[in-house]
Amino acid sequence: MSISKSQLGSHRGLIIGDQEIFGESEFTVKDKFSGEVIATITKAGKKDVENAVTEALNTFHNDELTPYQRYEILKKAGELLKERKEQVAFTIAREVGKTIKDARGEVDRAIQTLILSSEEAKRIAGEELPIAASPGAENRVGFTMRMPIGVIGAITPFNFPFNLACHKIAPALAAGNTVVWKPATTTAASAYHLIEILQDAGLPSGYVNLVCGSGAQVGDWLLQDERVGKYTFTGSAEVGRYIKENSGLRKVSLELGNNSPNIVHHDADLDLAAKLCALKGFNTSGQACISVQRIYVHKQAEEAFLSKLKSITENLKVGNPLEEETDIGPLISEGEAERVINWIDEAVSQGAEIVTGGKRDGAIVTPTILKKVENDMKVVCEEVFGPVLTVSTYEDINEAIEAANNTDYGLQSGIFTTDLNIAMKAVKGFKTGGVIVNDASTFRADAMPYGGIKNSGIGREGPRYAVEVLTELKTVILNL
Ligand SMILES: NC(=O)c1ccc[n+]([C@@H]2O[C@H](COP(=O)([O-])OP(=O)(O)OC[C@H]3O[C@@H](n4cnc5c(N)ncnc54)[C@H](O)[C@@H]3O)[C@@H](O)[C@H]2O)c1
Ligand SMILES: O=C[C@H](O)CS(=O)(=O)O
Repeated sequence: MSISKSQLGSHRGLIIGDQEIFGESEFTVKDKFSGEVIATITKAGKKDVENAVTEALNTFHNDELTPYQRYEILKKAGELLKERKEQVAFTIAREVGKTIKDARGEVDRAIQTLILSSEEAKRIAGEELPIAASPGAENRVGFTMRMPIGVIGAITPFNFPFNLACHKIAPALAAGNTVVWKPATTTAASAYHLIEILQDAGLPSGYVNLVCGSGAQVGDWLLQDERVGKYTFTGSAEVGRYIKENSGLRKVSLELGNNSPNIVHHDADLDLAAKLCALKGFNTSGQACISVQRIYVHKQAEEAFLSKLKSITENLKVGNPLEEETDIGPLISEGEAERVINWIDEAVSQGAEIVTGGKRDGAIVTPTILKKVENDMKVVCEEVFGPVLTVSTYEDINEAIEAANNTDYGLQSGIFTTDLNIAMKAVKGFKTGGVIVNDASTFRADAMPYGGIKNSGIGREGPRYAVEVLTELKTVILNL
């Protein structure tokens, strides 16, 4: 690769092979707090997407990287990211509108994702098959091999633009694939940091190709190209469904939305529960797919829990994401903030009560707690993707688990309790891909298997698990 170093604020092109391709049609990425343009990026045309896939396919066919080289490159990328942490966090904070503290946290996690993926490059292996006792299997030895798929189409969302891209690209490379990546347009600036880090870490050109532009066009062109062997998508359930329906017999991994339930039992450490529900529910202004959204608190603990939750929430500092003390910044757009406020207002008109928050200033929504909510209110049954917590009460734990499961989503859930039996009842009862005990549903360590059931998706991420779904199992039988 011989791509010039990015100076955000300047024009950037598409990254196809060793070229940075500029075109006439462009879009801008803005600072979500100040509105300042931080990057102007070329929009890919259909031909560009085709060329990117061709480049990725040719690179795959001529792949010259050994697993050990992939390990070295990804490890080096993790080290370079550590050195460039502040610069990358600054771009993420501005393009998403998340606080600089949260952006640094995202970079720390991305370092882990790159390093974990580098380790996986050394471990890709099949297994010996126990076929000896099968009729006709005399003198045969069977084993499996894990083969790369080819070109992976990676489509990523706006909210964790850097780490979620690392979760797709790094395991795909570790497994020997090549990638065509389409990031979300609103947060496409940080993509250039990742491209440059991979380049500086020694990744040859053609392994990761970047095509930018709208999902409806660029994403769809990528979807239509049958040379792409697999799509790995993170985003909304609506687009996930579209991708599944339009990818034919090709494979897909889908990481989709959630309206995460969290149960607070009467025996829980209420200080811990209130703190984690507030901090993790409002992190990135609630724009995380595992953000605490629906809280079910035992009737006996309602008053104490709500008062702690309210007090922590009202102490959060809302404002400029680049200031160190800020806890909550704007949503991704004013339109999204309006939608969130409309949902709050609608819930109130249906009988909900605002405990705190419920105000909007431009793209900022004040952290909001609602009580007296019903399951058919949008703030409960849909994914809010904003800084809104709903609090309902229960008297019987079975009732709480049933209410928590009364949703089309199933990504992660949380329970706070000091009773091991209650915890295990919830672990078994929650219909979600992951259950977090004595932490909020928002907990994610990048090494763990992560993904949902029901409308929350198909497949698991976390480098070790992503490598499994980014490879094909080949069965080999030797007749000796
Ligand atoms: N489960 C997870 O790991 C996870 C992580 C982050 C976000 N999310 C979910 O993502 C959503 C928010 O992110 P978003 O608004 O960026 O999601 P989105 O679905 O609107 O967009 C995600 C990506 O898909 C692209 N896209 C849109 N239409 C497309 C099409 N027709 N064909 C191909 N690509 C298309 C977009 O341009 C973007 O790059 C929320 O629902 C959130 O829960 C899930
Ligand atoms: O938005 C959903 C993300 O998966 C949350 S996280 O970045 O993985 O914690």
